[in-house]
Amino acid sequence: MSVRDLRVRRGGREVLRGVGFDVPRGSVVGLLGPSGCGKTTLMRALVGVQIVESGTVQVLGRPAGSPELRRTVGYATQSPAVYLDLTVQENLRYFASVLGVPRGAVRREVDRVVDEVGLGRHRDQVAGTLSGGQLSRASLAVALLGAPELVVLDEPTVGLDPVLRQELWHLFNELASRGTTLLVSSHVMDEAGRCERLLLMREGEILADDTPAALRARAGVDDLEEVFLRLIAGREGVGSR
Ligand SMILES: Nc1ncnc2c1ncn2[C@@H]1O[C@H](COP(=O)(O)OP(=O)(O)OP(=O)(O)O)[C@@H](O)[C@H]1O
Repeated sequence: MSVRDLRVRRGGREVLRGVGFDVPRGSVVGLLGPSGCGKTTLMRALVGVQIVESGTVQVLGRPAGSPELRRTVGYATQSPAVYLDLTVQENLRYFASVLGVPRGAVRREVDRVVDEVGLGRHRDQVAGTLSGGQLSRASLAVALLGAPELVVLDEPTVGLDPVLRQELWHLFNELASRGTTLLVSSHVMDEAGRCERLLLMREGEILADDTPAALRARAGVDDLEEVFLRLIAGREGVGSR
């Protein structure tokens, strides 16, 4: 994935101001930054649902939003995107058919993603009766249908307890080890340390793009929360790229 000089305006304001970075295949990249800095807008541009003013966004070698990418890019938004009056399983069957998963493979595919997100016991439960964390895992399961090559996840662990968060990060790393690329936004700093690379945004710009270890070294502190506070405050003299 490569992004060059990406500019996006929303509501008359420039919310992405010349963003550029590369994400290698088969890695987990964390996207971090204060509320309103443009993380969701950037993710929308990557999956091709955001009108951009200028710049280029290449995903798996094609322009973002290309029809060929429909089945190879999975996206889970912050708000759950499942039908509340259908069960978990019915939702997944429906989205599998929309994605063009062959009929004979739907059951296997649904079983796989239900297991991956740990919703086995809730597969026959109507989505509207799931807890918040279960609902967001149901959305995550939809994003994983069809084994996409790129998975873009907007705060997938919000509302989850530490055990579930750990399990999901384990899953993300396992998917990456099988060659999937994951871009995951988060507010939780202990999650940032689990990523291979981190993109730190502030006010529509990329402030830092590096490994957690390099960022710790640059800021001169171990605690990632403190690293980010220092970088965001500009006390380390780190300019945008
Ligand atoms: N439709 C819109 N019209 C006007 N401004 C918008 C619109 N959508 C988003 N914005 C503004 O664009 C900026 C970036 O929003 P975005 O949702 O990308 O931020 P974010 O980093 O994902 O925030 P959070 O972490 O709070 O979800 C914000 O200042 C937001 O208010």
